[in-house]
Amino acid sequence: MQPSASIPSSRAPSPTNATRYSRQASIVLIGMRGVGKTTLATIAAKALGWQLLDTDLVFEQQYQTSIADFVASRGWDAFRQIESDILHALLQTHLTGKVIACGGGVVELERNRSLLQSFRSHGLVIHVLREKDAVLDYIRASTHFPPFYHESAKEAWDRREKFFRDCCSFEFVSLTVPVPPAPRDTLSSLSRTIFFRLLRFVHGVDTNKVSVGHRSRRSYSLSLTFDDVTQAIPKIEDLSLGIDLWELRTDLLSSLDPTFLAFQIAILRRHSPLPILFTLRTARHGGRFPDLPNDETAVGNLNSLFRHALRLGVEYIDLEVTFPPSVFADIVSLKGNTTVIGMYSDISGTISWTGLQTKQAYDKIVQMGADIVKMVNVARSFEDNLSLRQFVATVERNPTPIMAINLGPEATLNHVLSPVSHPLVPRVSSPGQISFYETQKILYLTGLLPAKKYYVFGCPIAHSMSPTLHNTAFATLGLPHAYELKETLTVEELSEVIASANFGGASVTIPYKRDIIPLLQHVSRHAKIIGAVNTISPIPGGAGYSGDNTDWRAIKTCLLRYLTPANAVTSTTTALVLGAGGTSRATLYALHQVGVINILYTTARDEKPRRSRASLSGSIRC
Ligand SMILES: Nc1ncnc2c1ncn2[C@@H]1O[C@H](COP(=O)(O)OP(=O)(O)O)[C@@H](O)[C@H]1O
Ligand SMILES: O=C(O)C1=C[C@@H](OP(=O)(O)O)[C@@H](O)[C@H](O)C1
Repeated sequence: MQPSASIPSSRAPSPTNATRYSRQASIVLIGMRGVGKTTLATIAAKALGWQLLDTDLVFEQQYQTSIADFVASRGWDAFRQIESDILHALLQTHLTGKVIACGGGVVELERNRSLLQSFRSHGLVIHVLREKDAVLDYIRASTHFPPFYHESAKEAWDRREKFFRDCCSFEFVSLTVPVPPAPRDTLSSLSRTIFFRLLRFVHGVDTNKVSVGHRSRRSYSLSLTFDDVTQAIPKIEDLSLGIDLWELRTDLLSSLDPTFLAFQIAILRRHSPLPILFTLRTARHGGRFPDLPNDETAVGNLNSLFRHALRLGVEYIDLEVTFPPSVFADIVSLKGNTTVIGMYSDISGTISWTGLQTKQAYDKIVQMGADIVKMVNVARSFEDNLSLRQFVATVERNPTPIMAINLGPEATLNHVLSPVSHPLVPRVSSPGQISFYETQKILYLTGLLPAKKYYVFGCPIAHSMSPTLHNTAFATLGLPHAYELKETLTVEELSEVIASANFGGASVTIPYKRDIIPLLQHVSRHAKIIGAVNTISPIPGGAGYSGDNTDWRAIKTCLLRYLTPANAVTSTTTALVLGAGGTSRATLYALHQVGVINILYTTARDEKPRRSRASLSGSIRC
């Protein structure tokens, strides 16, 4: 799948790990009647510029009759045979470049299930789900479906769910959008965005990973210790402050039923763009999942659970090193773009960080194919933290990142995905865990987080809300920084401020969005095209200053938020931009990004709006 203006990108950088699916491979959607296969297929086909094929439509075109009439006169068996031949032909002929929506009953025949299973070795088979009650209501209200055979729609749903799961490579929950039915191709920008997020992940276009490679940057995960993540949703904004990743502690959830898990992930995704870590903590490591008896059924169930996590497209999976080697190996071999964290822990606190056993455990996890090694011990004294640092120093230059954690009141702070807690979660996920706010305070007090000064540069700026916004954010996050107004009459006066040792960064506003550029050593691609910079920050390592433009992103986000099916951007959509300065240039760029091609702008001197011409370094023609 090509990145395109219609598929918004998520926050994190693209991956380095291997992608299992070619971006050209056809996408097949399966799932119960009415879940939204045709809706999503239409949206995906349009965005990808691919042809949409629908087994129901192919049938109706070939037989020139509705399925309901055909079934009424010739019966279900005759329909199923023809449907199977259609599926066979479509899957054989269209290996690439097509979106194929299947009828809800394709999984009824064993032959079709095998066809789908062999197709998924190279193409994508996505099982679409939606809230059962909403779909059953839709099926009951609809008159165009033939009746089910000896069973209710609900019974068919329950019977088929396992078949869909056995045949798919990924599972997508298209949560019901609470609006009156909209035309298919414009159902909701929300469903679209979340569906494309899965496709971008699968194709490796954007795997939404936390950047853990830079030693200068710490990252944090928050364990959602709720028994149902819906309880977290009203507090999600507070919970996500400072956080890079959600850890879903599935052992604490009220159920491990695959459909329940699929909805838990979907609900979290609808409310937050942060990546998700799927963790199942066993009792021996302080969790609620019972320690595994060594029998085949228990091992099989554990394996199925983690395979299901892969099917849901979670960005991270935590595997305990004490899991059966067959489970570890199976998940590593199927992981695609999911990152596997291999976890070794000793909550009894008998292991020494400097002992040979710890290094051997580390080497074993790397050998088993984990992408990140997580090692957990208990700090009995402050010296244990120094031993942890010593151990980390011996392995931190290795390509596999390490999360080394000491639990307990003497615990220290880790660089990679530090697990933190929050006053609003029901319980800490491990003893001695502190909040993100507290970690920042400790880092400051121990000299690891120097206080910086931030500014807004411009003139006149007395009215600016930026200091209030930023200082509130610093105070809420426990950061020691300060943000001030810096009103100057010339841009040259800013050089001195930028050069001071505690300069953390600045916002730039009128009249310096263009004039600041000569003071910078690097300017982002977007800012170059726009020809204006509104944010500057020091380049790590003292290599000068970098400029970016965030105005266009904010404007684009606002535009997308308020686009509805009724006012979608079309070739006749016209925008009027008031002004022609730095921010107006960012506005032109944002409008271009959302597909508006007719743009008028005015300047203070204009009597009537002018039509915008090729500008912005020649990249936009209006
Ligand atoms: N996420 C959703 N929220 C609300 N309504 C939806 C959603 N997805 C689909 N629908 C509606 O449900 C109905 C069935 O959708 P459709 O795509 O035809 O399902 P399928 O192809 O799986 O039978 C349509 O009226 C569609 O607009
Ligand atoms: O569930 C089923 O058995 C059927 C689902 C329908 O397709 P959709 O799922 O695309 O509505 C259609 O193939 C036919 O009415 C049979």
